[in-house]
Parts: sequence; structure tokens; C-alpha cells
Amino acid sequence: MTTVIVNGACGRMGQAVLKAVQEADGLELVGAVDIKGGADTGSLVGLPANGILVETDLEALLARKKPEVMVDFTRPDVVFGNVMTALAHKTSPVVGTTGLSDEQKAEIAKAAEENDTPAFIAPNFAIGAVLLMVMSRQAAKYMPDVEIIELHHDKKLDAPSGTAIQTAAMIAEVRKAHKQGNPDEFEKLEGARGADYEGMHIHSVRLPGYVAHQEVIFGGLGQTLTIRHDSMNRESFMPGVVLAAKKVCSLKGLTVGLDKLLD
Ligand SMILES: NC(=O)C1=CN([C@@H]2O[C@H](COP(=O)(O)OP(=O)(O)OC[C@H]3O[C@@H](n4cnc5c(N)ncnc54)[C@H](O)[C@@H]3O)[C@@H](O)[C@H]2O)C=CC1
Ligand SMILES: O=C(O)C1=N[C@H](C(=O)O)C[C@H](O)C1
Repeated sequence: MTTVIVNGACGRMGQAVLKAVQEADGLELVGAVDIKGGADTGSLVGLPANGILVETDLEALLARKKPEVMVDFTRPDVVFGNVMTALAHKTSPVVGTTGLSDEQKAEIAKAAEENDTPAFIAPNFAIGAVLLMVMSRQAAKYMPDVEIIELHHDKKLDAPSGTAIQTAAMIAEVRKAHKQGNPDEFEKLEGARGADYEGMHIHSVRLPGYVAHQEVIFGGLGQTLTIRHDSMNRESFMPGVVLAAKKVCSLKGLTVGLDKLLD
């Protein structure tokens, strides 16, 4: 059994993870943290009460329970501190929270090595989104003019999404940086052409009704190719989270991306 705590347990993703961990063979929920503490981690997610209450002090829980894994779905502004605290206690972080900078990821990689404690980060745990990213990298070899449109619920804090940035980074592995569109184009309203990642444009839509969606549109001579992924609910991320929680302790250092865990 791999012992797991969930950080951000009262949130949209945290609650889905609480349920998935309690239902997964091979994982044992031993604690949970959220700034909104108090709830029973069973009854909070429609399971029988289990007496494991959501706590508010991560460090105290890590010291007391010594869990092997901490799954983190909190906020972009607190995730780095959570991960460093977990590593200092030799607990392996499995991180879904987006917004970590490249510099922060480098520090996490260093701390993982120094504490001999593996860490795992995935900007998206849905298998379909992982396939979209891998297929986009392949398509960009032949159709290097590309724009990304990501669409999310209107409670999302960060833009562009972690998935959109990771998709652009993977495309950039095979695509020479170049400006797209008319060399003389100009914006009549600021932001009309979206964010710029090495000449690729990324557009962020935020509306009630959406969960998590992304289109990658490639343009070529007389043709376009659109690859689209839709997460209809947060259960879509759970097989990936459970897989990472089971595998993280057998990894070395920092691993980024669910594609690295797939056969
Ligand atoms: N990698 C992936 O596949 C996915 C990643 N995400 C990311 O996960 C993160 C969370 O998303 P949601 O669950 O929708 O947000 P949410 O706002 O519903 O949940 C965040 C939870 O964290 C808690 N929290 C805030 N500060 C905290 C702290 N210092 N310590 C402990 N708990 C704290 C909040 O009280 C809240 O319950 C976002 O960054 C989002 O982009 C979301 C879906 C999938
Ligand atoms: O905030 C969300 O909801 C999601 N965030 C992740 C991201 O920023 O890519 C993953 C997924 O898109 C849902």
C-alpha cells in the first residue's frame, strides 16, 4: 500500500482525488489538508465517514503521518512552498496545480535529488490531453504554423492554462521559432492576437459551463488540421492521478508529464 495525503482537499480537484484515492487498490488515504479544514474526508465526497479529518497544517501532518505521497491541487501561488515542504519531509509530491515557473521546477528538481525523494508534475492528468500534446508535436513537424485555443471554467486563476503552455513547449521541440501571420499585422484592441510563445499564439477563453478544453489548429497550403480534447468532468483526470501516485516512488528526481509514465 502507498500512503497518500491530499492537499487542497476541499477544492474541485481535491474532492475528486479524495474519492479516487479511497477507491483505488494499492493506495491508502492517511490524511488531507486544506485552508478550509474540519470536514470528514469520507462524507465530504459521498463515501462513508472514515474519521480522517481535513487539517490545516501541512507540516504537522507530514511530520506525524510520514506519508509516502502528497497529491497537490491547491493554487499557483502556494504550490511551490507545499512541494518544498513535502520534499523536506521525504514525501514525494504528485503535483497537478499549474503555474510553476521553469525556475521553480529547477529548484524542485534540485530538492528532489538532495532529499533522495522523487517528485512528479503533470499540467494535465487526462489521457486524451496527453495524446493531444504528443500528436500536436508530431503534426508540427509538417505543419509548423499553429495556434492554440484553450477554454476553461470561469473560476480558473491562471492563463494561459498549464496544458496550453506545455503543448506549446512540446511543439517548440520540433518547430523553429518564427513569427506567424502578416508581418505588418497590428492589434486594434490590445490582446486580440493572444499570448505569444515563440511566434505561436495562445488564446484563453473563460466561461461558466466549461470544464477544461483545448484546440490546437494547424494551418497549411489550402488546408487546416484541428486536434481537440474535452474534459467533461474532473473524473477524467483521476486514472492519471492514481497512476502517478502509485508510480512516483519508483522514479528518480523530478519527472514532468504523464506521457513519461505511459508504456
Ligand atoms: N494537472 C491537471 O490535470 C489539473 C490541474 N488543475 C489545477 O489544479 C489547481 C486546483 O484547481 P481546482 O481544484 O479547480 O481549484 P479549487 O479552487 O477548487 O481548489 C483549490 C483548493 O485549495 C485550497 N487551498 C488554497 N490555498 C491552500 C493552501 N495554502 N494550503 C492548502 N489548501 C489550499 C482551497 O481552499 C481550495 O479548496 C489549479 O491550479 C488547476 O489549474 C485542475 C484540473 C486538472
Ligand atoms: O484549472 C483547471 O481546471 C485545469 N487546469 C489545468 C491546466 O491549467 O492546464 C489542467 C486542465 O486544463 C484543467
